[in-house]
Amino acid sequence: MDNRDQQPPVLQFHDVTAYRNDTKVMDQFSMTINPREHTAIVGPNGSGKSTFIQLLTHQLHPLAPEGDTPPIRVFGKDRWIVSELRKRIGIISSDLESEIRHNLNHGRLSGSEVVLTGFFSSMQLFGHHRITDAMKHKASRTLASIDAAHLKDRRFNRMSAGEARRVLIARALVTSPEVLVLDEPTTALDLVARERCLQHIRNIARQGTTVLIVTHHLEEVFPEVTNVILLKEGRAAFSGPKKEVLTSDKLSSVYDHPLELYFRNGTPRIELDIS
Ligand SMILES: Nc1ncnc2c1ncn2[C@@H]1O[C@H](COP(=O)(O)OP(=O)(O)OP(=O)(O)O)[C@@H](O)[C@H]1O
Repeated sequence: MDNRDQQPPVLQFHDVTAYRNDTKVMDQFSMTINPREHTAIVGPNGSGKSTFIQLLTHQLHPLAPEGDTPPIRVFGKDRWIVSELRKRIGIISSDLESEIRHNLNHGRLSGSEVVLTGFFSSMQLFGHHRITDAMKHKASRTLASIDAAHLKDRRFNRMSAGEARRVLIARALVTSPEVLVLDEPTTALDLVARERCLQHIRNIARQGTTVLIVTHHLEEVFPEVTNVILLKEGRAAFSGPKKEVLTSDKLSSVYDHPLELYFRNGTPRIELDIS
């Protein structure tokens, strides 16, 4: 029997409502992601994708629930020590990238040192961090596993966007997280780097890490994605199996524009007429 049946969902949002200043930015949003249910959250500009990531990273907090059900549960629990949670969920986002770049400008960390910061959920390596040989080996192995061994000694703040993204993927993977959350992972990457990055993500998904991708680029909805949530105005307009949710009609309704959806090699593509 698949022991996934006994595992709690990796992520549950129950009627999550959140405000930024006086604006309601998430409106009774509910979803459940089970282990190895690779999921894409897709939506137009302003639909609430960044809000979702900020709720996950505790940069934003949901309103207190009306009933007893906690609004957000991760691995079945609603209370977590954030540093512990960060080891079980790897998150890669542009916000994180700029935060690390900013912090590292003074630290001059190399690619492998950036990966090592993943063990401590920190933006820097500090004197009190005890770096073991096992950690160093794991950092090297993780970089090699995503074809980034050559970035080991390169300074992070001298890397291109694609190289930096790969190092951050290794940083997120170094603790062997059960879940990898990717916020528009291929933004700023060139054509080849984008395909390579998606190939790495597909391999990670195939190896058993649950991948959650938040994006408005449909080409990032890689073939292994099983479930899709279409966001509109802070609500889940449609959610369920990819084949049922990713249709021309549903996308047209969410984007308020007629769209033709088709699949090529398992990847969704759209045609739209702007006239
Ligand atoms: N600081 C803020 N105060 C009030 N409203 C905000 C603030 N930041 C964002 N919003 C609003 O919250 C809603 C959701 O924004 P969010 O950034 O989550 O969307 P998004 O799907 O990530 O958009 P994009 O694709 O453009 O990045 C939008 O209507 C936006 O105008």
